[in-house]
Formats: sequence, structure tokens, C-alpha cells
Amino acid sequence: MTNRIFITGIGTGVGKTISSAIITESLQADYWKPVQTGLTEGTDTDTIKSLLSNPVSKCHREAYCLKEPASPHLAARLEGITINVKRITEIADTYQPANRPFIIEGAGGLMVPITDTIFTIDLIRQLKARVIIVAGNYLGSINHSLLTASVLKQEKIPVLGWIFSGDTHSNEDEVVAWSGFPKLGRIPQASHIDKAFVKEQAEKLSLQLK
Ligand SMILES: Nc1ncnc2c1ncn2[C@@H]1O[C@H](COP(=O)(O)OP(=O)(O)OP(=O)(O)O)[C@@H](O)[C@H]1O
Ligand SMILES: C[C@H](N)[C@H](N)CCCCCC(=O)O
Ligand SMILES: [Mg+2]
Repeated sequence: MTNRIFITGIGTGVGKTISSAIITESLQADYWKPVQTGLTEGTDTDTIKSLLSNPVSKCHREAYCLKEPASPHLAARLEGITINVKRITEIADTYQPANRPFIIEGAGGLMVPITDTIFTIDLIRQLKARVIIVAGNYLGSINHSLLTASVLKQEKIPVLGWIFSGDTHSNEDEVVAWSGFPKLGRIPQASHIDKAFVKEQAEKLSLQLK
């Protein structure tokens, strides 16, 4: 699917959902979080719904909503189930908008297990999606960024580029140079995140997809 974009991150809590809201708004895309883990603080889908203002985007229902805020494979095990990855790819095909982008957000980073043998990167391949990598800015993020980039290259997954999330990354240019993936944009650290912030950032984001 050329217009199917998987939003991964260099880890969890790096800004994938906020970046997904901005990308979804920018492209008037549909959004989907196939596997949500952790429900007590609300879901990523709820966050996205609260931040979009365009009349076109649809937020689709998760395939799995698991209680434990943990890796999907573990959260599923704690509920006595195994995630069916084939079911996720079949549902994706039913949700795929005909001629608009489809934004799919992962849980955590690339090597997060969906089952005991299938990792997030395998799901990306089965979804035939291209990838946007969201990089947070913290001590250690260079290593996490380049590890993520090298796995994507090794596995020949098509990558659209980086979204740098948070304060200016002193190592942004180096991560772009070392990885060979383009910078698509940077989401500044905001004191408050609302529809207006997302709309403003969506207008700024120069996604190659447009
Ligand atoms: N640009 C930003 N400015 C301020 N706060 C931000 C920004 N981006 C993300 N945050 C905050 O950081 C936290 C983690 O962000 P987010 O939920 O997008 O991470 P995530 O990568 O989607 O996490 P998960 O792996 O759980 O899906 C949230 O509280 C979010 O509101
Ligand atoms: C609970 C939160 N919503 C995250 N999406 C879950 C991320 C799992 C990360 C697993 C890991 O890398 O150790
Ligand atoms: Mg998220």
C-alpha cells in the first residue's frame, strides 16, 4: 500500500501519538492504533480524536485493547490471549481509505513483540507500509535512533524519514546524515497540546507525501 504509513518511534513515550495527530491532520488521513496497551490513562485513539479538526479523517477502532501498560505480547498473555497478526492485516485492508493516506501507529518501538515470535517490524512488513520514525530528544536518543535506522535498513523497510519531537535536537543533523533518512519535520516542545497546536504544526509539516 503506497499510502499506508506506519508511525514507529525510537522507543515508547517519544511522541508518536502527537506526531500521528499532526501527520493525520496534515494529510487528512485516517488513523489506526491496531494494538493499544494500557487503558487507565485513556487510549491513543482518544487522544487523536481530541486533537483533529479536519472533517475528513476517521479514527478506526483498535483491533486489540489490552489492560496492562506493557508490551503487546505480555499484555495479551496476561489476558489469556495471543494476538493474531493475520487478523490485524485483514482489518487494515478493510479500513484502508480508497485514495487517502492511512496512518497506523505502533506500540513502542520496532522490536516490541506483538506475539512471542512476531515483532513490530514484522507487522510493518506484513502491512506493506512505509515508515516514519519519531525520535524523542533525550540523552541516549542518538543510540536509539541509529539502532532503529539500522534495523529498518537491514530489513529493507521503506522509510519516508524522521520526525524529531520535542526540543531542538543538537544531534538532528548527524542522525539524518548517519541514517541516510530525510528529516520530514520537527514538532516543538509545547506547554499545551490542543487542536490549535496540531493544526498549526500540520500546516508547517512539509511531508513528502503531499
Ligand atoms: N511536542 C510535544 N510537546 C509537549 N509534550 C509532548 C510532545 N510530544 C509528546 N508529548 C507528551 O509526551 C508524552 C508521550 O507522547 P506520546 O503519547 O505521543 O508518545 P508515544 O510515543 O505515542 O507513546 P506510546 O509508545 O505509549 O504510544 C505524552 O504525555 C505527550 O502529551
Ligand atoms: C503502554 C504504552 N501505551 C506503550 N504503548 C507500550 C510500549 C511497550 C514497550 C515495550 C518495551 O519496549 O519494553
Ligand atoms: Mg502513542
